[in-house]
Amino acid sequence: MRHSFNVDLRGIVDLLGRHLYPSPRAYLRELLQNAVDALSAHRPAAPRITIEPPSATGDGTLRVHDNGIGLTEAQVHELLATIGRSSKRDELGFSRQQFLGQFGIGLLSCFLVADEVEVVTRSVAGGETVRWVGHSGGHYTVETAGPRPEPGTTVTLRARHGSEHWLSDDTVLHLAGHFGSLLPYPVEVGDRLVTEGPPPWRTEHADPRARREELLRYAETALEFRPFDVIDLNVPAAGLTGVAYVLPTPLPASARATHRVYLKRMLLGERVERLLPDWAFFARCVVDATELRPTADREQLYEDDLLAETRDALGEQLRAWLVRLSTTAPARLSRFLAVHHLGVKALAVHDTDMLRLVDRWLPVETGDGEMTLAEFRRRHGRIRYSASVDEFRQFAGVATAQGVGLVNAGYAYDAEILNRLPLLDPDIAVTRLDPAELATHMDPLDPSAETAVQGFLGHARRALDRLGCEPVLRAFEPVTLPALYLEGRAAARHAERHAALESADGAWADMLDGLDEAEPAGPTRPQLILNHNNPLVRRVTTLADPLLARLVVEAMYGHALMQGHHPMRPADTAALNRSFLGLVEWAVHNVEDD
Ligand SMILES: Nc1ncnc2c1ncn2[C@@H]1O[C@H](COP(=O)(O)OP(=O)(O)OP(=O)(O)O)[C@@H](O)[C@H]1O
Repeated sequence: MRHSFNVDLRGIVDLLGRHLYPSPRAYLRELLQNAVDALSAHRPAAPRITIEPPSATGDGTLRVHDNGIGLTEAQVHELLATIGRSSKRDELGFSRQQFLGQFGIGLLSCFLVADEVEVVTRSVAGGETVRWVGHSGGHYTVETAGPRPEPGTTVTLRARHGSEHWLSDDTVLHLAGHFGSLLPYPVEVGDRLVTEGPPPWRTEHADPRARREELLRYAETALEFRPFDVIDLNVPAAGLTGVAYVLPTPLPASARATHRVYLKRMLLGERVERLLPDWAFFARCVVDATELRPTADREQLYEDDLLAETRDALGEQLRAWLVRLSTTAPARLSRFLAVHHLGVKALAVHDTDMLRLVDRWLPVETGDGEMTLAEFRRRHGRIRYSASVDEFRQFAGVATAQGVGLVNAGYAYDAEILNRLPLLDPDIAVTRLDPAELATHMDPLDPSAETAVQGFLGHARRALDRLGCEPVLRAFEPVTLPALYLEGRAAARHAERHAALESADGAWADMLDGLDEAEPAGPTRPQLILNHNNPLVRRVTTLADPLLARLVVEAMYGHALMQGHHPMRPADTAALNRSFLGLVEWAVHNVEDD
């Protein structure tokens, strides 16, 4: 035997209110949506939707009239008696294109604010005027009513106790304007027209400048900012038209780009996400689409293939705008990049046109000052970069003094972008700076000086050996720098492996031991490069007292470590303490002797 479910309406309404609709205000959108659909199904000569707020009805109720298609008595029984029944789907259950509704639950949302909902309707197909009254308790009545002068429908809500404010004149006027200002049929609340005609990007203008000015003004009133620029959007597959406004200031990193989206000219939401690709966080869109689908709560766009295609197409249109800007208005592009470089850099990681744009127009920090990558390439013919801001600060001056061009690639996407530059210029070599390499650009001492410092180098080697470091004497710029601590990548890798081997045992240690081939080339110990051009270092190399020489070397080692922001191991701190106290003692001792 077949039975039908009995549904407890209060439970369903509670579910809608708590989990589906973020606010009871959805009721007015659903009523507007039904009225629009009724007009789209019939299209009378003078379509209109009239909302009578409580001040007009005089009895505290809210009434929504439309002169749309209306319902016959049979349809009332069929459609309004069954939750989930909708006239807006085809035989296969797909939503039909011209309608906003599809789920067959919209009318239920009225019970979020009302205990009683009355529908008085007369169909264009003829028949009598029918009155359906639904109660939140779960029952309804249907009867014939006095004849309506013309086909259409009037929905009357009597506010639930405590929900009166949702039906008040002010709230209704606000909500009708909020959701319905762009609707294709005139909507009046009392005697106030809330519809504003076609979307601003679809109004005709003989003069493109006047159109642009109007669109900018729209952003100022509707979005509350004066955009940097406005870009027309058009995706026929989604029936989408609209505009993207370029933000005049960067979004905070934590903020998500959101957009104002209309579906068939009914507001879906002002904070709709995922309309644009992630990289396009510099734009805020206002669009209307006929083919995109809403989520069930009608607050966001439903993620499907069409939305993904639309996102790609919109991304392409923003990208084309950027390319256009670079060829027609480079000064404006520079201003844009100063604000939104992060988005463009993110794009350049995958897109060769954007890479070209970044190369030509985006200034980067280099050892020679700020300049574009194109300019830097012209000067140096090859690119070395530091992968962290700290490393760049530490080596930029020294590198430049040795004629080594260094780019700061310490910020997001920098290194990826640099490594893609050979796509634009196959002759360019891009390498990450290996600090050890800097020493190879420094001049060795001439043979007589080399011989003269051998004694001192012996002392220095003994002092630094237990710290795992190698002293080297070179003549380099700037003369003011006495010593430079360089830990090349081979040395860093060596130290890591050594530490790993110490703490590993058995098979794991054997495995680590077998990884020798992967070691980068270069010295396997960090180096303390002492600058023979520096007058103090020169005097130090002539010290006769081995103890004093070792104290000085340890002091220079500690100082160089600190200057380079290198971490200090316990042995380093001990060496620094020892040298400091030793030098103080030596100084005091000498003063006493005097
Ligand atoms: N103003 C109206 N004029 C004519 N028919 C209406 C009107 N309001 C509701 N209906 C009929 O009642 C049915 C159910 O309405 P309801 O709002 O519950 O669902 P829906 O609009 O079909 O879908 P959704 O849940 O997406 O809003 C509609 O499919 C429509 O046939």
